[in-house]
Amino acid sequence: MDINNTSVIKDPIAGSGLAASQDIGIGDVIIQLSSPYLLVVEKEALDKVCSFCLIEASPLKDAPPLKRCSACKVPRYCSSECHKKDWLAGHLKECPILKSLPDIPPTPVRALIQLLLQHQHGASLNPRWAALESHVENLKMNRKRWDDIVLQAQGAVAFSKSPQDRIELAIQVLCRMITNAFRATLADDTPVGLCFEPILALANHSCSPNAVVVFNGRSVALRALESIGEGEQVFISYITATEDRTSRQTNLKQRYFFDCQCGKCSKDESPYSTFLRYAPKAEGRVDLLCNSDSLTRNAENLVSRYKRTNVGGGCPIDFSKATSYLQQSQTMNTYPGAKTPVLKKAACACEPDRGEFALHPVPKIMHEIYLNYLDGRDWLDALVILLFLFLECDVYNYPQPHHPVRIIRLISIARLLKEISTRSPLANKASAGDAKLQPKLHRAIEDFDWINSVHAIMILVVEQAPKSHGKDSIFMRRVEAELRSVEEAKRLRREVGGRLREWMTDANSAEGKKEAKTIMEALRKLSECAWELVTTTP
Ligand SMILES: C[S@@+](CC[C@H](N)C(=O)[O-])C[C@H]1O[C@@H](n2cnc3c(N)ncnc32)[C@H](O)[C@@H]1O
Repeated sequence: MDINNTSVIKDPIAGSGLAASQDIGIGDVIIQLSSPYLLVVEKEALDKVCSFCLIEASPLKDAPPLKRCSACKVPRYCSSECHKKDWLAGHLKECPILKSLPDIPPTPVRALIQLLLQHQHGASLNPRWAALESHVENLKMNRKRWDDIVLQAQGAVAFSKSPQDRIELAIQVLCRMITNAFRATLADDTPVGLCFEPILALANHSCSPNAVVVFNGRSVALRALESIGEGEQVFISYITATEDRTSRQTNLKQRYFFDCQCGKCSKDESPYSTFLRYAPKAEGRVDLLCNSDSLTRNAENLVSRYKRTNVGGGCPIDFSKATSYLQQSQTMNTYPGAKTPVLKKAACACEPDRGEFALHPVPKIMHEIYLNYLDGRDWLDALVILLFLFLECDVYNYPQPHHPVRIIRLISIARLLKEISTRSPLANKASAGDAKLQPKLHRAIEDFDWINSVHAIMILVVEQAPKSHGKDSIFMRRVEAELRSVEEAKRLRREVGGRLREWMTDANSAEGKKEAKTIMEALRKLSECAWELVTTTP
């Protein structure tokens, strides 16, 4: 069922915007649309998701594959029902065009073709999105970009066999898409397509947003990250939260043509100050892993040091060396593992002794190192870095415990723990067995309880996911199934499993809480090995 708890307002700086039309609680749906106005699956994702419902194809060998449209061979569907719905929603007109083309057009052109084929307003804009910001004049100022826009519009008009006088209209539509469309994603944030939805497009940006857009298959929702009072403006973030002010401002200016004046930008707030402004409170079981009191104490210490050393303004740490190593790694055209030494140099240049790990570019460097370990199937090292990213970076950059980014990170932690539980933890590790090289890590994994850790983390995900993804979402069904499978795998370890199950039913059960606390403590110890890992191995 579609929901809209907003009304359109005029913001003195940002133009139109959305405000809550009633009080909205943390994690509640602000807007929910079962089928956005336009959804186009991008070329790279056509094999991965159904082109209508956007549900991922099962990776299992005996699962039925997605079936291509037999005429144009472009979209793939999970069922004949989805094929039929997509046909009626517009593929009927698009199919013969795609069939006649030698290749699949770029996603924005394909989206534009679909809009032109549906267009029933002659040479004028569709009134549903005519008032949206288009930035035509700003876009015109960049000659190369403008030439590209005109070329794409001409292509879409020709392919859709629209009358030649529709080129101006096509340009206007494309400019609106550039400013207002966003990427459609799977529940784990993997991008799969382009979404253009005039209602959601009205949400303005803040670098410390109070709402977030989350997909559930084809359905899309705007969910509250914080409680939002009636009349208060709803903000989402258009960019990555972990970037520093300079890169945030540059990206927003280049793509959206505005200077961000949000609280975080105007005061050049560090993530630690933003975190304190959010005033974190103990929220459920997840507080055993990332305790709000100790996070607050750490943030207060770092902020006061930041104030003392930040005499001339700007960031007190010189990240220029780290940034140049990071850039060097990005230009290396080699297999990913070969980048690890350069990325480690970048990490070492980040003044790790200061402990300000949430500051850009530390999260980016550590994320790249994590991806390289994953690529090398080095599960243990990948897990250590992932825990570090969660406990030292995410908790400050995404201060809400139910933020979708944090929930996705938690589920990745659980999956890695599960992977390791099926083998010896040191299998595939380059420095396996070398206790001298990484004594801390070797101590941390000595009595580590892998499978019960998976269970404990899954309990946290199940607790928070109704607020991040919705209690009836596909994501929620999947994590509940994963939790059941872990519980079954644990039959041999009844005692601990039983106590964790108690903790799941009653967050205050003394025995259960004690068990969970031991597990969370061990996970934190693993995370503390990240720096040893980065600095001691080549
Ligand atoms: C997706 S639209 C949002 C709706 C838009 N305000 C409108 O009137 O159509 C994005 C555009 O809104 C404006 N905008 C969004 N957030 C802003 C902010 N925090 N400050 C200034 N302008 C903003 C910019 O012009 C940006 O390109």
